[in-house]
Amino acid sequence: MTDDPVLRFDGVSKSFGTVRALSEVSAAIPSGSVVAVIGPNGSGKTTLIRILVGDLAATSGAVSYEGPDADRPIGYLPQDPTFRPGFTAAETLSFYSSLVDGSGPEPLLDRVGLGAAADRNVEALSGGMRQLLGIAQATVGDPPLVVLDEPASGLDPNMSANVFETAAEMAGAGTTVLLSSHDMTLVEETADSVLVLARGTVPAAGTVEELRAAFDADSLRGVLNAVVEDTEQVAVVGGDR
Ligand SMILES: Nc1ncnc2c1ncn2[C@@H]1O[C@H](COP(=O)(O)OP(=O)(O)OP(=O)(O)O)[C@@H](O)[C@H]1O
Repeated sequence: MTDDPVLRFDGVSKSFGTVRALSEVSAAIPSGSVVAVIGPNGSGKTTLIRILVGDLAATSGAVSYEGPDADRPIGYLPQDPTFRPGFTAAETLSFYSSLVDGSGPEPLLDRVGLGAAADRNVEALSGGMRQLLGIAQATVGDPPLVVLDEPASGLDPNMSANVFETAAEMAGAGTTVLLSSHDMTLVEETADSVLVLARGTVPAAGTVEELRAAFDADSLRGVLNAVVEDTEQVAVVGGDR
């Protein structure tokens, strides 16, 4: 991990009609680290991620990529990855590779434990296996920043742990991994830093130790509960809903 950010959010806000999904979010993502975005359902995690990968335009504010030059600066696993039917897992990755660096699919499949399913059609993969293929797709071309929206969703406990271990290994090799998750135990074990989202704002951010100390909590779940309680308190005081 270095102090140089790979990405910055500067006052990012997003509204969908009358729903304000994000309000003035500012943050810097340090390179070579695992950064977790946590928060209750509907707090704005996917919206923030979609804006940072360029899938959605912010209503106001800016996101700037400040990492190294690369053919593919940011790799992305969407919340519901879809693949072209009729292709095998290996062909799917070869297709994405052909758009970037033309490397073979085998190391990508092995990294996520899908080597044995290389020749299986994507529509014959289980939900969890499709999720793993999506993670492999996000790492095609070795982008300096890999963004994974709920990568452990649909995976069994061993595979979830495997995905977080892979994220940590990638960060150890210099890749920045930004992921959202509801698995507080795995985030606590793996993340170098955490952004807590609540009602479209980032009321707390830091290392797990910093957050536990700041909220006098003995776990990340305790931190999240305290943050959400505080945010709801403000909402009631402000009469915002
Ligand atoms: N395309 C959209 N149109 C209208 N409202 C939207 C749209 N996308 C998101 N929202 C709203 O923005 C808010 C934030 O949603 P978002 O999906 O970013 O939350 P999240 O933290 O990722 O939730 P979850 O943990 O359930 O995946 C919610 O109120 C949601 O209903």
